[in-house]
Amino acid sequence: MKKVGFFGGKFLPLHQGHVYSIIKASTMVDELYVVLSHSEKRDQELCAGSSLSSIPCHIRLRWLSQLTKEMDNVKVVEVEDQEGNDDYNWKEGSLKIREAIGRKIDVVFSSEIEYAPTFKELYPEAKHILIDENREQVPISATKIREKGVFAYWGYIPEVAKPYFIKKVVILGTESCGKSTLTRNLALIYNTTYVKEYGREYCEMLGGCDGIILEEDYPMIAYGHKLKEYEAIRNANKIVFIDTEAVVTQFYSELYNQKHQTVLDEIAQIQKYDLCLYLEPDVKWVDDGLRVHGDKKVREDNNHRLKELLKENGVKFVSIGGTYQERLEKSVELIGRTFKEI
Ligand SMILES: NC(=O)c1ccc[n+]([C@@H]2O[C@H](COP(=O)([O-])OP(=O)(O)OC[C@H]3O[C@@H](n4cnc5c(N)ncnc54)[C@H](O)[C@@H]3O)[C@@H](O)[C@H]2O)c1
Repeated sequence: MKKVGFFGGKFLPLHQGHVYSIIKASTMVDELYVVLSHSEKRDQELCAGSSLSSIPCHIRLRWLSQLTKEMDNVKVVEVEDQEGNDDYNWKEGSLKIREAIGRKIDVVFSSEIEYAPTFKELYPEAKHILIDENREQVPISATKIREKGVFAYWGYIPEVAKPYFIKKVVILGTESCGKSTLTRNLALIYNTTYVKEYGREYCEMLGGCDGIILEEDYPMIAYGHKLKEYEAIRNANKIVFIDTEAVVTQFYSELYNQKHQTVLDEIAQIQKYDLCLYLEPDVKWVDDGLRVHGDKKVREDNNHRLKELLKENGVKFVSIGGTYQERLEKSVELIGRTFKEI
């Protein structure tokens, strides 16, 4: 007979202590069920007034699934209830857990000795096995993380969960306003990753842009850019810097091909950034071989149209002008003010 066990929790948020317990438990039974217990009300209560906003259950489920995807004897299930933190009904919870597992339960894992009497009553047929009761292996708790925020305990946040918390800063603007340099410099200052403007790489690959770029190139630029963002976010250290996004791609589609594309609007609608820095074109225009809009009036018109497009898409941005030095200082100051916890 196969030995079946489960490890339950709220995973609000998932941390390395949970990871250790899940892995250890998986070596002690033939089949391990990781049970995510969630309740909108309880999760909101636990996070209220803390440094962590409540995390949707599907995100926590995604982390657990990703974490255990190569553990053949581990299955992730979820059970929902409507209770708050103080009136959680363990008995009803156990019935739901039994139903979700659908097998005889031989072992209940946890790291809490206080759960022993409850588990004895609810799962009389099962053994309660404690894993790292004193939290010596991984000295952390979800309560501590909620108190001080994930960035205070970044080393305890599993790689599968980190992307959810990464702060995304996008740098916007028209040609030759210092975006790529500022993006790279900020990434170096904050010791993290960044995303180059993929549209630029794409045009370099074409050998130019004006007159040869096709309508169908733009969605590829926008998707290609998103894939690069995804990569950079996966490898980022708390914050990531991104040079341009889908609204800027729309702007170029209008500029070079006189075409407003619905697909780019749709991409713009699903992207979410935590801070948008807009660089004004008040630094010298530099001809880099790809740029064609250096005339003062054209620069002003383009700047006006890009801002209009951003507003049409509901993008809120902070405008930054002045010398290169002032742009860097203002950006660093804004980032510090916006993300105090980093
Ligand atoms: N009704 C039931 O029968 C039943 C059974 C088990 C769990 N649950 C649900 O799960 C919750 C219990 O878990 P929790 O509130 O402790 O959730 P949690 O997400 O904080 O922790 C989940 C588990 O990880 C263990 N853990 C935490 N930090 C650890 C560390 N540093 N090292 C090793 N292990 C660590 C905890 O002891 C717990 O067993 C309950 O509130 C309930 O919602 C219900």
